[in-house]
Amino acid sequence: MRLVMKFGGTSVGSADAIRRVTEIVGGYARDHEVVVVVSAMNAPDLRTTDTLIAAAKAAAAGDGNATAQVTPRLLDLHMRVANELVTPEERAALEPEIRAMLDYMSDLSRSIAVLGELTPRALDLFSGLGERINARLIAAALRSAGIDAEAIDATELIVTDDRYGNASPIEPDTRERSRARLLPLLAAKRVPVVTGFIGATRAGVPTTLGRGGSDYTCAILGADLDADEVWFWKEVDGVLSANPKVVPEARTLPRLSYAEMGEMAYYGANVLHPKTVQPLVHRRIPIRIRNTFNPSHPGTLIDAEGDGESVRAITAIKGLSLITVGGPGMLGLTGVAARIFGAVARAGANVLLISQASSEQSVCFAVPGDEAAKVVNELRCELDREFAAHDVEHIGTIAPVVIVAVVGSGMRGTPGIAGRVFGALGAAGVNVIAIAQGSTENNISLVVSEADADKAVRAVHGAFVTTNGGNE
Ligand SMILES: Nc1ncnc2c1ncn2[C@@H]1O[C@H](COP(=O)(O)OP(=O)(O)O)[C@@H](O)[C@H]1O
Ligand SMILES: N[C@@H](CC(=O)OP(=O)(O)O)C(=O)O
Repeated sequence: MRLVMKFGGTSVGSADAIRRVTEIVGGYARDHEVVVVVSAMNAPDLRTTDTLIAAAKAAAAGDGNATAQVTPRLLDLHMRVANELVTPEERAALEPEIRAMLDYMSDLSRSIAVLGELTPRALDLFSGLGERINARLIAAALRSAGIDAEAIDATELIVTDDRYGNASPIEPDTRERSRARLLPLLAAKRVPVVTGFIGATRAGVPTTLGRGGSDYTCAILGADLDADEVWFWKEVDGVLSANPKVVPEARTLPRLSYAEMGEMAYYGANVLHPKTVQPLVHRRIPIRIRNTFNPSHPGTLIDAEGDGESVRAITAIKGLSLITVGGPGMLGLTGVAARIFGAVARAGANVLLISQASSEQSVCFAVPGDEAAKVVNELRCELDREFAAHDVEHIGTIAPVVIVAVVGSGMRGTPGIAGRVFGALGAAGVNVIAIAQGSTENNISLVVSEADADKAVRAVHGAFVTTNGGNE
């Protein structure tokens, strides 16, 4: 079997975690072709990517020594693991490599401080460094455990556009490059250890795929290498019926369809990056989510069929603003919706939910909180005439709000789901500000105030998901 598997930041967050990774990879590499994708280390006291980004921003704010405090900590974090898991010979080669990467970061930060400006392109050089260091460390740890492994920067494999900070892969270039570079290694029974999160433009300038993008890297490589399965090793027993940090009794969902997983990821179940399912769907490659710290647990299988249960999971997207546009003259005002969303598009905002009262007197929609002010400005310009004529009387913002989504393909055609959702929320004293149901009927989304978010998720979860197995 050809397996492409990714280990997230927590799964590589300590020497103990990385030892587990070497055991898991070693176990599968005996009988299978294995490609490993790794994120940057997320140690409990040092989250590498966050730290790198904060240092870059401090440099841009004029702090020429912004990296001076973090480079020794990052070196120490990685070398402590190396001291436990890497042979002295390997360590002697690894340490100068890590030092050179950190020195490069210090030089870069001094230039940024002089310029007083941090472009998205420069930020990508910083933020991807954790993956570069970690791929080398983990490849060295694997070799030290007797597994033939080679660290590879995904800048060699994943060709992207130049939307720095949120780049997209370009095909067929990525497919050609990854196959040319990785298939010979697999044929030689060597395990490639590839950096998640990063890519490079056709001209070779490093990019990143967006925060949490290592999942996406793994999916892209899984599709391009025609993997038999793609696995994501996490700190949880698969995809659960809610975020276990909010609902401790949440249970593992043994099987989901691609559509359900896509919907859950989009609506904030950040167990998987929202773009991850995309490359794997049309090749119908099965996905498994498994627990690095509990590897005997079967986790979740995601494939084309799923198992068609009704309500599967409750998710939440935080940090949003709800924008409302209303007034007596909105009734029957031709083309007003197109104009409103034209203005939103000009503001470059991403709309996560839309709801219109059937009286047509108001429209409301949710956007990320940091995009709301720009949207309101654009709307005021666009609807200037209607304001003057009192057709539109208010353009308002309610913030911070969250979208709580109830996801499950079996909801289609099942009566009474909405009633139970609202019953549970009413009993918990949660005020629902707006609602929307996708026409696929795969989800019902509700907007509630951020202060009510966790209470709302727990209430709806309690109404549908039993702790001793199946959903109702
Ligand atoms: N429905 C859900 N099922 C499982 N995990 C969830 C869900 N919603 C949110 N999460 C969170 O997603 C995280 C996924 O695991 P993690 O190991 O952090 O992933 P990675 O490091 O690969 O990004 C968990 O910490 C968990 O709290
Ligand atoms: N390290 C990157 C990419 C990533 O996907 O990380 P993780 O697998 O730990 O979510 C980030 O923090 O955004």
